[in-house]
Amino acid sequence: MSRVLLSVDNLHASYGPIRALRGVSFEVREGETVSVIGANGAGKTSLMRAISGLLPLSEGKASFLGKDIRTSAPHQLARMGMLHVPEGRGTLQTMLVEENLRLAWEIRPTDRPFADAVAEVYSRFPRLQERSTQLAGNLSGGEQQMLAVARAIINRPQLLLLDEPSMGLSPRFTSEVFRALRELRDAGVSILLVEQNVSRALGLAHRAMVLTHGEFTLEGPAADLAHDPRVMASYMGHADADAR
Ligand SMILES: Nc1ncnc2c1ncn2[C@@H]1O[C@H](COP(=O)(O)OP(=O)(O)OP(=O)(O)O)[C@@H](O)[C@H]1O
Repeated sequence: MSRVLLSVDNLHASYGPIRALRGVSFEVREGETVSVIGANGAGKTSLMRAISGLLPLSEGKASFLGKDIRTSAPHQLARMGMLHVPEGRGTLQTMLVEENLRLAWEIRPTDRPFADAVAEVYSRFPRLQERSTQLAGNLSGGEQQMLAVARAIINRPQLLLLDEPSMGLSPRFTSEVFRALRELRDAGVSILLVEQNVSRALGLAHRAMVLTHGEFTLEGPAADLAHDPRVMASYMGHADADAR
């Protein structure tokens, strides 16, 4: 079996009285793509934020390559190879596309020159090369999502955390972003994806979990869940009755 990159054990997190995560446990191994699906408010973004150290844990533990995330700043985790593409994309709107890529490259010092790293990124996203001297803020929604993913992959991360990459995108742009994610998956990059678009998320992943009110109510191979009627039921609020 391949080695464990991310280990999450009994994670709890709250916003004051609101319990967003209630005892979530799972692992992501090298080379795996794992999707977390769930309705609005299920806790998907909170899970990503907790794993990348942006939301304090009230209980439980998460570690990346054996290092406890509670004792690591988000930029340290990024340097170790865990990159988070947040919901809403997080690109620097008033900087050029290529400046966005250069700043991302500078986060994780490696021997690879920027010219080589950016050429690899442009080969995956030719559209970004065409737009390299434009302000990121002037890109379309799909292009901004591509730039956000490009910023995350420029240093060949070991684990990519992706929060709702299809959010706000037209079907055409969603397809383009998912085509790029398939290529990354096939190149062996490990991906943890949270996504409301069930068919896209299950089409990409090896394994998936359904998050309902901060707990996993269903998990298994993505190909099996794609045909499981309990997945859709969980989106309609019937998960507790149907999935256990
Ligand atoms: N900053 C916040 N302050 C208070 N409550 C919050 C905050 N962010 C999220 N919540 C609450 O925590 C719960 C989980 O929210 P979260 O955003 O993680 O869900 P989600 O599955 O990502 O939803 P969506 O798909 O709508 O983004 C919800 O009840 C939400 O209202």
